[in-house]
Amino acid sequence: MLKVDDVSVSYGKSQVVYNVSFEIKDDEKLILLGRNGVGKTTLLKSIIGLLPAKTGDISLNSDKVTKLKPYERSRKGIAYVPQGREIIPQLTVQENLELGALAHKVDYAKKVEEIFEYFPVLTQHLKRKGGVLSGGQQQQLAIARALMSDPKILILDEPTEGIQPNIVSDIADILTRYHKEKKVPIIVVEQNLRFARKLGDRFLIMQKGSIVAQGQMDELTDEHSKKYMSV
Ligand SMILES: Nc1ncnc2c1ncn2[C@@H]1O[C@H](COP(=O)(O)OP(=O)(O)OP(=O)(O)O)[C@@H](O)[C@H]1O
Repeated sequence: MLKVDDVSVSYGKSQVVYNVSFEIKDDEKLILLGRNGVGKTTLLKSIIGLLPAKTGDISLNSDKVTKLKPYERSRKGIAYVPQGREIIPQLTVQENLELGALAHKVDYAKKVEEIFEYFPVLTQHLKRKGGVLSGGQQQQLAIARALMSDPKILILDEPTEGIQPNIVSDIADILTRYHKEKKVPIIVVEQNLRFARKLGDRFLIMQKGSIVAQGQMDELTDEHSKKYMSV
């Protein structure tokens, strides 16, 4: 379980996240919604330690991580797939996967076989450079790399951005299966409502740095999307 308690985040004097609190249990997939610029990525970055929380606390399974550095939170089991994927394009698919396991207590050979069961497409491209894969394949590689660390929670920032619909649907299926089999909670920032509805159990909506609505995924109405999500 991840608990975010009263977290505020600023860039210098400019505050972007205001006193956000929420919990996610191990059997949940949570979707974070909201218009561009409301602070979703900033909130995620404070959870993984790339930005300091000005107030509040973040804990993973009752273990406070608020003061830990990003690599320390990663070792504790917080895995992050950033917006824009950020695989290493000059490295091969295999090398990217090896990097994912680096500095984590996992048996690479065993783990990679397990990960290939979720991402079979990667097995055909192991020796190719990451940068030559299609956008959808790169996103699958980015997620696979994050999962190589055997995380306790997986956090993704707009995983469907710029990806064709059939791959988007595959990614929702893969994440759903992984979550069910590994009991790993998932937090996703997402604009694609179809994907959000397919994957999510619960939603949070942010506006101007605060959480303004939340509920079970089937409680997300057109009213919510008109009020808080359409441009
Ligand atoms: N490095 C930074 N320095 C100063 N301000 C920033 C920085 N990064 C983001 N911001 C500002 O913080 C606010 C929230 O940005 P953030 O990226 O968290 O929003 P978001 O909800 O994730 O939007 P998007 O969906 O466009 O990614 C915006 O006003 C943005 O301009």
